[in-house]
Amino acid sequence: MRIDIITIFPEFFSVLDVSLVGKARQSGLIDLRVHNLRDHTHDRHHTVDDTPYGGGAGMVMKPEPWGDAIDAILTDVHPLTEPTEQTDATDAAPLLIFPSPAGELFTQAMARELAEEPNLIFGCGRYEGIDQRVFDHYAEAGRVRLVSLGDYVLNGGEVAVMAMIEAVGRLIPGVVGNPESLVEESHEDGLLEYPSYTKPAAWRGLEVPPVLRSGNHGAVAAWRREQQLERTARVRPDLLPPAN
Ligand SMILES: Nc1cc(-c2ccc3ccn(Cc4ccccn4)c3c2)[nH]n1
Repeated sequence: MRIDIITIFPEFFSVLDVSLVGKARQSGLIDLRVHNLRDHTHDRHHTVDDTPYGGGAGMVMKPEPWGDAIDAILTDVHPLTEPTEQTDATDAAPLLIFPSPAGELFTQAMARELAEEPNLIFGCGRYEGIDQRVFDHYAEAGRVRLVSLGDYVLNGGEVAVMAMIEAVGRLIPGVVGNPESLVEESHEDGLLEYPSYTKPAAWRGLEVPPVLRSGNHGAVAAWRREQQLERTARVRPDLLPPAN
């Protein structure tokens, strides 16, 4: 998978040189490139923002630098073409993803969808956001998704993109050493994960649930499922499957 990130803070993503994503980059599983939006400005001050039409507080990111930056990546990856019935995922237009408070909620299901894409382009907005015409222009020719991490407001898209790259990257085959560990975790089966324990058997007067030390795999599986359902009902009832 190739991942391109456009940001005015490229140094923000230097942390992606380490940990799992860093190893995946070194092994070639992920080809990650970070682009400085200011490299696509043409004035002395490398201006990327201006005052909002219609008034209001704050500044809006100008469309021209975004257009130049995205076009440069698309030309490098491949031109935006409307995927036709002849093309498959390998030929589909790169997916453009913009974090936004007004976006669709990012979920594990979306992470799984994105992990199937050959090319992802993440656009990190700042200020009060990006001129709407950037989204409209590329939505005409290709695929654009505005994505929110949750119902709270960040100062820009970088933290959201970091989270999405981690959530997507770990689903790419070969990135996580033991793919088994991806199966039984929160949200993978739609429920929150069960509580985990390791040695010692007793710690500060707290015992590991005896069933987990019983060696009875059926009883352990049943206990874990019950814990998932109880924890989900208590903490995230919205995730419970509808009662049939
Ligand atoms: N789940 C999310 C996503 C964001 C997000 C994503 C991108 C940008 C670019 C700028 N801002 C600041 C800002 C503040 C106020 C209204 C609009 N935007 C962003 C915030 N916040 N929360």
